Amino acid sequence: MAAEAAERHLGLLRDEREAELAQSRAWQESVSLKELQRRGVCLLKLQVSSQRTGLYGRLLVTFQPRKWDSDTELPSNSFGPGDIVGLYESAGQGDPLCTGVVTRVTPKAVTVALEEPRDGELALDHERSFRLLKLANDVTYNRLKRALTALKQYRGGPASDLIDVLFFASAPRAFPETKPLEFLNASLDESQREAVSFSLAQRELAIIHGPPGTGKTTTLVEIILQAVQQGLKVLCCAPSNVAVDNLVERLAGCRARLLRLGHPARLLPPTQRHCLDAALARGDSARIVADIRRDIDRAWAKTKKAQDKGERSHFLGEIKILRKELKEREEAAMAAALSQANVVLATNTGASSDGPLKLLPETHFDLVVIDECAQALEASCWIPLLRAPKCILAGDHKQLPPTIISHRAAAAGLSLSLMERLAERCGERAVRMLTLQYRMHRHIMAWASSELYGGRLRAHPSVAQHLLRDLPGVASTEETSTPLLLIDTAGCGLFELEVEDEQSKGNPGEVQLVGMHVQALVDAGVKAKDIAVVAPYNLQVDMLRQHLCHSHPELEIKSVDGFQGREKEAVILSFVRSNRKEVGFAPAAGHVHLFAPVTSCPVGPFLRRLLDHLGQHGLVRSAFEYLDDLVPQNYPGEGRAQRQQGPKPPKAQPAPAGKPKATAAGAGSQKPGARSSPSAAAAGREGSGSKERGDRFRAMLVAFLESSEAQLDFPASLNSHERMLVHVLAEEYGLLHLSSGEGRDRYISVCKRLPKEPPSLELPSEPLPEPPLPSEPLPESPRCPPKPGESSQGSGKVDLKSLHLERVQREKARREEAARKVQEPSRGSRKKDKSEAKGKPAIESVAGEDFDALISAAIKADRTCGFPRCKASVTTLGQLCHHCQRLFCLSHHIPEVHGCGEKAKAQARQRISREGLLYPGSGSKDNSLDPAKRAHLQRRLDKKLSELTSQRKGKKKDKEK
Ligand SMILES: Nc1ncnc2c1ncn2[C@@H]1O[C@H](COP(=O)(O)OP(=O)(O)OP(=O)(O)O)[C@@H](O)[C@H]1O
Ligand SMILES: [Zn+2]
Ligand SMILES: [Zn+2]
Repeated sequence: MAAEAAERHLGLLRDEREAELAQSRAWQESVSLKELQRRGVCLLKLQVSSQRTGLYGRLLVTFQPRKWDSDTELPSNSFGPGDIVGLYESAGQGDPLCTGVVTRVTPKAVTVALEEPRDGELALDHERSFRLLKLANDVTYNRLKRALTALKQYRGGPASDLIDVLFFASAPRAFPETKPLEFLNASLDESQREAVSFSLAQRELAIIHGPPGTGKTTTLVEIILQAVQQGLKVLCCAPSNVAVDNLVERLAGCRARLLRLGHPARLLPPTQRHCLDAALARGDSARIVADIRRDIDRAWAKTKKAQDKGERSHFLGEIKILRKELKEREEAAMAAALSQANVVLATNTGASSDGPLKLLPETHFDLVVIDECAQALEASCWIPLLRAPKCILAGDHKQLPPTIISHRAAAAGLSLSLMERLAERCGERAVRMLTLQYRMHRHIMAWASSELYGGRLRAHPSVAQHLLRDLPGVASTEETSTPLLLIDTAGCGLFELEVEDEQSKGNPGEVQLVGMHVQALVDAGVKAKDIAVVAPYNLQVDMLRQHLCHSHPELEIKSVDGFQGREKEAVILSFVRSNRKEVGFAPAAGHVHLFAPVTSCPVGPFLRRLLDHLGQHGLVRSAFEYLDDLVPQNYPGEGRAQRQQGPKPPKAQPAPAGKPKATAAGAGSQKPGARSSPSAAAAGREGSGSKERGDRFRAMLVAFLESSEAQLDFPASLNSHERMLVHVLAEEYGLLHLSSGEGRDRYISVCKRLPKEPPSLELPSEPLPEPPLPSEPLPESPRCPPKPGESSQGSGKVDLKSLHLERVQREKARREEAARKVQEPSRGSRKKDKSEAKGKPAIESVAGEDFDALISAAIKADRTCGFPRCKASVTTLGQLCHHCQRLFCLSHHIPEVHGCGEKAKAQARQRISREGLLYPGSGSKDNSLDPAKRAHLQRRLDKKLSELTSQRKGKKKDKEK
């Protein structure tokens, strides 16, 4: 049974391995080094910052970005301890100079234990420039293979009974009788106590199913300490270093002797003293070992100064002997340290028998504990499992399973974790679930509970109602008064920076918005260290870091993979697009704020249900509200500021008649003041309630357009979802839409652009009146970086102003276009004419009628995609092209697709040369933007934002006075 399964698993692993190798080959052949760096698997332009002899006498070399000052950080990368890397000279091609194992990664440096190079010497002087490339990791694969082979051949060792249970050859059993426990942690809840007692009473297998924040780690700590008290030797593993470290930290304060295997250099100071190196340093042989290392370093130095080959090989021989001695001494010391420990902690693969554990006898351990088991390959679990008669598996198999490259292998079962496989089959006989959670607000939890945990989760009273504003020193604002907030970035002209693949997507506009949101939270008193920003793409993570790390050094900015959700009060998700599946981890946090273009992008079913839930229990806000905040302050002649200072245009009297506010309130399905609970996923799509509401708002806007009124105010009683609908619809109709007032008094006004614009709004044909920079030659391509000396103050204002003006201009151009069509109905060969032929509402038919009717006819025509022969509706999901001013469906909105590619490129080029930044909405596709240049552009964007924020702050303070 076990043998068959092991054999089958070996086959799947082989598939996976081949897929992995094929992928890395394909990458190396077809992908530029810069792109590899963007994907996080390559680090370019490094220099050696230090080197020394470390454990096992290996050469430990630390690399930092070239020309680093203390602030230079490595680009976002996926390097981690244990990774196999190749070291290359920056200019070099072909084979690496040597290979090595990563031992430590900090934001600013990466340390590699280099294998002895073939020629026995490596000239790593500080002047040379290197790159590191992650190589397909043979070590892990070989360890997995070895474990499965051992499982296949397993006969009569300590794990025999356990293997039978794990392959269902026998049922899990309990020990006949156990004394009632005295809990060391008195505050354990009911489900935690049950899990502890049950786990200790089981003979071979116990599974603890711990949804996020239910105290899984707390429970494991109790189990481990109880086991130690019973005199058991425990091997404690997890698939990732992060998870192992977490356990070490939690166990560190307790009375168990811990020993952490793995790479000491990367451990945090509080856990460092538990690592093997520290244990060795405390041991008797420490001084001897240190002495041998000194000898080795000295011999190395001599080798370098050696005059001839003979002399050099003499010293190399000496080094070899010294290393052998070092290894023997260290092994003896390690064996002693290992057997004295009560709890040995390692990653699953770190528990391999080719590592330090080979120094222990086969029957040394009584219990194996595997945390985060649902994220581990089953094969990796077998590495520790073969070492003990009993295991306790903990994790949450409702979260994302381990990542598999080979679809075939995944489908054939490689992505099925051991925990999931067992939990389904064993049920109550082996599984205990923790059901009280201590981290999420009940509204977030309710969604997660019904979505994933059969409705079994409950929220502990201490967190059930907890909002950010309840934290000490945090003010009550809209942002701090809701557990769930969605900022819909659709339709704001925030376009992605598109690069070749999935891992590297970014949206500079969204980065700005996230920055403002973080600032708003911090302004309200939330500490930056209590906030995490998470994005699914490396590029977005990089851009967020560059943008935010200086203003908020304590803010945690992570990719989805690296994120644990642990102990953060608020998590901000910057989705860039909305079809990602990764929201699964979102409930790990107390408060979740999402940025995603939900009304313009396809939404995955998982996110869709979260959005539905949001509609009921959260707050939905359009990113337009942020733009509104920005524009008036940076362009005082426009928008809200203008209306406040200048004479107010007459208020609208929209049909059906009534007071403007009352009428607008009647448009919602709710009584004024009542906060409705619309389906948020329906933010302009499904869900009849919301569609009705949308239709009513639409009717109001059409009526308003047909009326002679200049402004329509919506009441403050609209809920956030309704407000968003209004923003989106107003945008669609080319109306100016602004939010005014604070908090609950916030309301939206919609303004028309009458044919006679105020002079300040007239746009010159060259949109921006910024004087050209005389010293700067016109760049040829959009990739050209701006000159560093260029004033960012000016461009900061200009940029936002143009964003705003663009909206105005768009509407104007659209009207002109419509008017032109009416006046020249017979001039053929335009695209619109084609569309007319296939039955779109004919604008021509209204020729001669008044101007307002014309507008509404044009609007009707605008409701289908502007692409020839496409009949898709664009009423709620359309995207406006800034070049031809037409609405397109989602498959045709990209300028390149419907024929505006050249214009888009030209405009982007112009903008970039003028403003030195990749403008959101330029729609340009740039596949080879150099990261350094990108960084430079981003830094400029940063400066702008910090100016804006300080202006904002200034405003606020002014108001408060
Ligand atoms: N019985 C309890 N009484 C009070 N607080 C508790 C209890 N159990 C857990 N907590 C608190 O809940 C939070 C989560 O606990 P813990 O880290 O053990 O959970 P977890 O399930 O391992 O979390 P993760 O989601 O990171 O896996 C911690 O802040 C912890 O202090
Ligand atoms: Zn176009
Ligand atoms: Zn279309």
